[in-house]
Amino acid sequence: MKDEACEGGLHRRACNAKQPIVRKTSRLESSAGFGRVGQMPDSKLSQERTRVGVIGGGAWGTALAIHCARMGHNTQLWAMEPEVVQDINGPKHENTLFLKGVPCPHSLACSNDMPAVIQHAQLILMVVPTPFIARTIGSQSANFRSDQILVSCSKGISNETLETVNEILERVVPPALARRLAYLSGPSFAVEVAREQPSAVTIASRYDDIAARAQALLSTPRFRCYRTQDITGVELGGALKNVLAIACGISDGLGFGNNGRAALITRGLMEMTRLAVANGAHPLTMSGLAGIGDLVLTCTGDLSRNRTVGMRLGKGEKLPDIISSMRAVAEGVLTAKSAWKLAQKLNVEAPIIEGIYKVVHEGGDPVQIVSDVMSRELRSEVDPEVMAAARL
Ligand SMILES: NC(=O)c1ccc[n+]([C@@H]2O[C@H](COP(=O)([O-])OP(=O)(O)OC[C@H]3O[C@@H](n4cnc5c(N)ncnc54)[C@H](O)[C@@H]3O)[C@@H](O)[C@H]2O)c1
Ligand SMILES: O=P(O)(O)OC[C@H](O)CO
Repeated sequence: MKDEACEGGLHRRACNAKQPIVRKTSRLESSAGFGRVGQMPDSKLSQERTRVGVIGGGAWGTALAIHCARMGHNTQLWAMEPEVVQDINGPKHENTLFLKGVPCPHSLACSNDMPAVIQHAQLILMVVPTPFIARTIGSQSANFRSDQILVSCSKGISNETLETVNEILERVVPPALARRLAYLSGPSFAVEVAREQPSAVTIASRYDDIAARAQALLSTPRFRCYRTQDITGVELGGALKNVLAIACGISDGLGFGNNGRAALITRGLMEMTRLAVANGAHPLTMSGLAGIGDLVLTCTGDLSRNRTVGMRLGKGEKLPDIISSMRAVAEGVLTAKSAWKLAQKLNVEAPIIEGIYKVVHEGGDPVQIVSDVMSRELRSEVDPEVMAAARL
């Protein structure tokens, strides 16, 4: 296989050894001891099982692959790193690089043969960090079929084009697949989903039948999926909350306290809503799982990588040192730049996002920025634009 994702030279080792897909007998047992999902006697959820391909072997891709394999879907996971493939297919059945401590079902097969994983699947979950999506998915056009559904589970906005993930995918997938795209977002730390702790997410698609199909195939009594047609709201909610999680982390790192965090979450939500509404989203989506749900989780949860980056910045560490110490991707770092550019392009007031952009990308002093944001001209709490959109 010629792996386009390797061409930038970022992970050359990944191009070397292609490993065969090995599928073992499904065990279907729960890792958290909640019992066998999909077999609850009173469940109103679909029992239909299909072939799933997960593209991206980071924490979230692995957690979703574990979830799908545990449901009984015939699941294959594409990982770029050969060590992830070896780890998951090996005796420990664990992704120690990105999701340490959570064993995978033995039925989950991992491979670095992306065309094979895509061709295997009826349902494809795309879980590649935003900066790599266009190149990774764009290189696979010949391997997609028009009967597949592709669900993006990534959260971000391109630095170069300011496209949300749906806009990137609509541009790079074959036209027949563009009609069959959906977007999964909401409060969902990978490790909690992998451990079968209860979570709820939302799935957006322009076409309700596509969202409903993905919803039916992915829902369990421990992982409840809602659906919506507001793709813009879901995509911007998921991307922008990462920037605000960095803000809350900085505030906590500086020791600013609970009042400050609550103010950041609330006024941050207003900035998310303004930007989303200016892009055509419904403001109520920001009151949902992909809006306030994920915002609260990421701004307060210690498991958040974005909040952790903020905490470390607030404690005085330098961004390059923080990034180089992390294997995981904190999407909010790059999204801070995209979000601020987008706000300027749409002429939307976004002082917190601007402040985070300045701290993260221009070395701004967070204490000074807090003071600047708090000293702006006094104003009413809700914008007329948001009020008008809420009445529609
Ligand atoms: N981790 C979570 O709890 C979580 C939950 C919901 C959504 N997400 C989103 O899912 C997406 C993926 O995050 P993650 O947590 O699974 O990843 P991760 O941060 O755990 O791992 C990094 C991933 O990036 C991949 N990568 C690095 N360089 C690459 C390249 N050149 N080409 C292709 N892939 C490359 C790695 O292979 C790995 O899969 C992100 O958009 C993230 O915001 C994460
Ligand atoms: O760890 P984070 O900050 O990337 O957040 C992970 C998920 O997006 C939470 O829903």
